Amino acid sequence: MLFHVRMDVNLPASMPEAEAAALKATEKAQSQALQASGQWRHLWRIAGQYSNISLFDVSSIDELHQLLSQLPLFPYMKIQVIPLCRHPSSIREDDR
Ligand SMILES: O=C(O)CC1=CCC(=O)O1
Repeated sequence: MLFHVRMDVNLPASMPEAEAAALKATEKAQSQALQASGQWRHLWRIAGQYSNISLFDVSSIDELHQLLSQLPLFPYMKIQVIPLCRHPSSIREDDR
């Protein structure tokens, strides 16, 4: 199942820089492991914003929730999820 996910990150201004840097480093490692596994298929920065657009390929909405809620930045993100299904005119075999 494919899901389009938008994540808007909002770290509190009061968070010490070292704590923020550690959270970002752990988030990066976790996201790269999920990208390598194929569950996090694409990751793009939204230009000019501390936000990303991602494409997840998971077997259920529960798996997606589990995965997103375990991200280190989860407590500091607003997350929007759009479920995707195959478009009948798509020529891409992996669009499902
Ligand atoms: O920087 C972001 O958009 C949040 C994030 C998701 C994966 C990652 O490494 O950072």
